[in-house]
Amino acid sequence: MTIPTLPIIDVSPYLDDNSSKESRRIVAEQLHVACRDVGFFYLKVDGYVDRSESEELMELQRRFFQRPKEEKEDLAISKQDNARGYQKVGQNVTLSQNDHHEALDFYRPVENPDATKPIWGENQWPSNPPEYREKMEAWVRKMKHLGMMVMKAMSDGLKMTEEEWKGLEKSMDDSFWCMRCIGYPSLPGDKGHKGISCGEHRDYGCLTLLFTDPTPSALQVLYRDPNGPDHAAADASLKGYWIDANPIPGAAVVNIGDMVEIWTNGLYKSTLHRVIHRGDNYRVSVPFFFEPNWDTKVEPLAAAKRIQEQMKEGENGKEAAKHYEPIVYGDHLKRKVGGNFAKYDQ
Ligand SMILES: O=C(O)CCC(=O)C(=O)O
Ligand SMILES: [Fe+2]
Repeated sequence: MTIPTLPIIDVSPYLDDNSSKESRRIVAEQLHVACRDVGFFYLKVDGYVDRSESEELMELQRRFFQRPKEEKEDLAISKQDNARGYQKVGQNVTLSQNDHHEALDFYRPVENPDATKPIWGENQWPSNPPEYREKMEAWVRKMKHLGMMVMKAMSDGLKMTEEEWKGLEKSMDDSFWCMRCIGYPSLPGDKGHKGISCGEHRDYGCLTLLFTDPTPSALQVLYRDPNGPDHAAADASLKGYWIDANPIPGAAVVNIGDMVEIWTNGLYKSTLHRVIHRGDNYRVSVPFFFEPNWDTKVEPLAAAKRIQEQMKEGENGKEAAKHYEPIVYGDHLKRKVGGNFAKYDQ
């Protein structure tokens, strides 16, 4: 049996106003298959994101994480809303286990910030490197556009009407995005064989657009297969193969999150992944979470249900249908972020 690999999709027709309808149709179809079967894929973005740009992005994180401990802890999340800011190694918790990374998190700025309300405070920008804020804000603008274009391609893959797409677009046009800048020291123990860098989880929102440095064998994805040898830690019935999502130059690693699973009524699955960084280098990554608007009510879309009806008529409709309750994105995020952090006094 050959180990499966993640699909590679060149999204450039959706980033070029003059591209042909046919070139977009092909991308939309590839995206549909990738989201339905895997939930994770490589997105080729050469021409939209220059390689030097993503390298510079990683270099900025390295320079920040190399700053003195006190300087980093001056930006602690506890000084704001317990979400925006810096978390030291071990502070983030997944599946009741402390992750082995440090991180600097930013969210969409809000009107009338209030640090006593969850996720409603202000972003804490480092003053070193001096160009950090300006560069990262430019990255946010770029990723917001890319996220929207992937969602447009997804709507075409779901065969949504123009009117349906306009409705969906409106529910993400003020995305409550999140950008995590993560630094991973190698894991402790002999050859890094102790603990986990980032525990197994699904992402909360729509789409995660991930750029990393070239470190191989760190991010792993559970490629679903009922006969696979591996399984999820929290659910032994969820079987498959843990496969490496090694970085490819000129491509982002993209996965869909819980909101897309709800929107598509489970047709597309939010996929489990984890990070185990055993190499002896310091790894950096920047996942950008493209999300719905704060007050968007997310519920199954008619277009997804139409496809599922057709599948039922064919032979693929054997999987028991799960019922998805509507969720308001901001409420979902508050619940998720609230459960994430170890209780630390800083
Ligand atoms: O660092 C990575 O490669 C992935 C991190 C991740 O999955 C997350 O922050 O949600
Ligand atoms: Fe993730």
